Amino acid sequence: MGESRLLSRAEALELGPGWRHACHALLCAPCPGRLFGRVPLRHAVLMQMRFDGRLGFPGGFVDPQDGSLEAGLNRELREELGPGAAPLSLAEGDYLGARCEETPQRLVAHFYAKRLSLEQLRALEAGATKAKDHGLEVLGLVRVPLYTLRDGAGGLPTFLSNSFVGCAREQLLQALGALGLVPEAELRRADAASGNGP
Ligand SMILES: O=c1[nH]cnc2c1ncn2[C@H]1C[C@H](O)[C@@H](COP(=O)(O)OP(=O)(O)O)O1
Repeated sequence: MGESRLLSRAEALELGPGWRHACHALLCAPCPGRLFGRVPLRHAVLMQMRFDGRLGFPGGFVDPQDGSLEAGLNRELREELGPGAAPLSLAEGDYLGARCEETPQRLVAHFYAKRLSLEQLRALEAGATKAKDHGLEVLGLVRVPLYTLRDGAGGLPTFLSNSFVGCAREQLLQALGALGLVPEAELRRADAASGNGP
């Protein structure tokens, strides 16, 4: 993705009719386990492998008949994660920010985050194969490794070297920092070590 501009929800909604709005969400839960009995997992953070081979967050375009950004997001979450997403009901309070890019597509990407219990997150993972879009637009959920292994590359840096859709990589880094899921200094090191920065 090229240069994107950060906006508040209100600013994004004032952009006018030429813009399409899409909403995506990071869902996470505290995860007390240790990889190999040694490396703290910290949190379970969900992303998905998409039909186009890129990584992104669950969500999608808001339709005019949705009525609100959040109604569109919750509809998309049910389509992509299955009926288990219905009780999540993301709201304006879960809003993290918007990014827009002055490309011919004129997309505003709204981003949300919600903390779940590990039980809720595991139930979502288990039910996701029953979703309408499973095996079609969504090939599977993945957890983001939040640690960096001793070699300085394995874990988050290597994950960040994948191909991400739109501004999903920037959204991931923003949320991991804002929610305090990974210390900022470690995030910056992982970003630089990935060799896939802006
Ligand atoms: O995770 C994402 N973060 C930012 N932008 C994203 C993300 N996933 C897709 N996109 C972009 C790509 C498209 O321009 C729109 C909508 O895509 P998608 O989610 O595939 O929409 P539908 O499910 O087809 O409604 O956002």
